[in-house]
Amino acid sequence: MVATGLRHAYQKLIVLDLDTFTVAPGDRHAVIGPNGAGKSTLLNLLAGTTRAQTATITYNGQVITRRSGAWRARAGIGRTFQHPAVYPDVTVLDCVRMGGWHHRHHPDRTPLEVLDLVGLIDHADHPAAVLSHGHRRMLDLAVALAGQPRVLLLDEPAAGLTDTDTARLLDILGGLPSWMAVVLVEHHMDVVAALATWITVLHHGRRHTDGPADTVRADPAVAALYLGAGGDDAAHR
Ligand SMILES: Nc1ncnc2c1ncn2[C@@H]1O[C@H](COP(=O)(O)OP(=O)(O)OP(=O)(O)O)[C@@H](O)[C@H]1O
Repeated sequence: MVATGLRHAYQKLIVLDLDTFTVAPGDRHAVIGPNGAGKSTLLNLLAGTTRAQTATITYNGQVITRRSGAWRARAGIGRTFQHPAVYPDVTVLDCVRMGGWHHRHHPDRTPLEVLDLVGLIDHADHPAAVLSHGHRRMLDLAVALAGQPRVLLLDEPAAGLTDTDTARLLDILGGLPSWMAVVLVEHHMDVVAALATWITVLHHGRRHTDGPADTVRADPAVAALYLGAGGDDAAHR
């Protein structure tokens, strides 16, 4: 997946300005940065949730810039949301079935197996609305995994999780197939450290730094960026 000309503005406020962002099989690419840096905007443009203003996005050699999020999900670009929404009356199991409906004849995992993986098997028949915040997040991940994505875009998957759920999340993400590409937007640096091999740091919508994860995490300029940002953001580190 190659995105070029990723410039995005709300009114006159430019919130993202990247020349290019590429996603290749096997990537474990974290995108970090202070609040408002443009991380979710980037993910939303790649996922098709936000319509591109200037970007050109290709996937498997095909231009998909005008393709909807649903089309991209069917094509193998899965995502989770910073604020997962659920259909309140739909059961947890049916949510996962919907996530994988286009693979229903040859799924890698059945919906029940996906629910077992994310620790929600005991909630299969419950309406999604009764799930706790952390369990909604795990359901969101289950829905994305049920679609058997080749590119998985994760928007703060560890936000608000208990330590137990975070450990489970790390197990799940660590066990994803090596050919799958993962782009991870995350504030929890322990999760980034456990998963990412490459980090891009965004600041005011621009690329502040990028490089191998160990190098970027040790970069004093990156630490200073967060200290400068202060607030809740810095508290996660
Ligand atoms: N729908 C919108 N309308 C107007 N401004 C928006 C909208 N969505 C995002 N923004 C603004 O765009 C900027 C980038 O937001 P974005 O959510 O991409 O940042 P982020 O890096 O994901 O932040 P956070 O870590 O807080 O989630 C912010 O200043 C935000 O207020």
